[in-house]
Amino acid sequence: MLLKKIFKFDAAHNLTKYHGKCEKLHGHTYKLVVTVKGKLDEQDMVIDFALLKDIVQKEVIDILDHAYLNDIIENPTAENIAKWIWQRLYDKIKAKNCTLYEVEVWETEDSGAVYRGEDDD
Ligand SMILES: Nc1nc2c(c(=O)[nH]1)N=C([C@H](O)[C@H](O)COP(=O)(O)OP(=O)(O)OP(=O)(O)O)CN2
Ligand SMILES: [Zn+2]
Repeated sequence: MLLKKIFKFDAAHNLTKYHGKCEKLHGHTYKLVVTVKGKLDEQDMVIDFALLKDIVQKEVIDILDHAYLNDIIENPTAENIAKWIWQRLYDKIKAKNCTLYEVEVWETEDSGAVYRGEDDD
């Protein structure tokens, strides 16, 4: 069973390996979709949405919301942000008896990155 929860955060960034408008400072309202995989527990839940919210809020949103992302993540493309979020969440979610399956980071309505913890991509 897969479980999804959606979050939003506002942040500024500039792309340091990019030639074009995105090398300039600008901001996005990012949409973050966290997907968790697991078996149903005695409450017929993979994980309580409230608990998942608390973890993501503390580990990700409290750090990235209204931040300058370049201070936190090197060259913060949607891809690198998704990887960073994966690394922050993986062990915390594992400790709750389920597995982080996928992290989606959407910069705009139609441009996003998905990370599933592959070795090096
Ligand atoms: N693969 C990636 N490509 C780009 C990223 C990224 O993170 N990964 N990021 C950017 C910029 O951050 C830019 O702000 C987003 O650009 P874009 O999707 O073009 O956003 P617009 O709202 O300007 O889209 P339009 O389609 O031009 O309206 C660039 N590329
Ligand atoms: Zn951008």
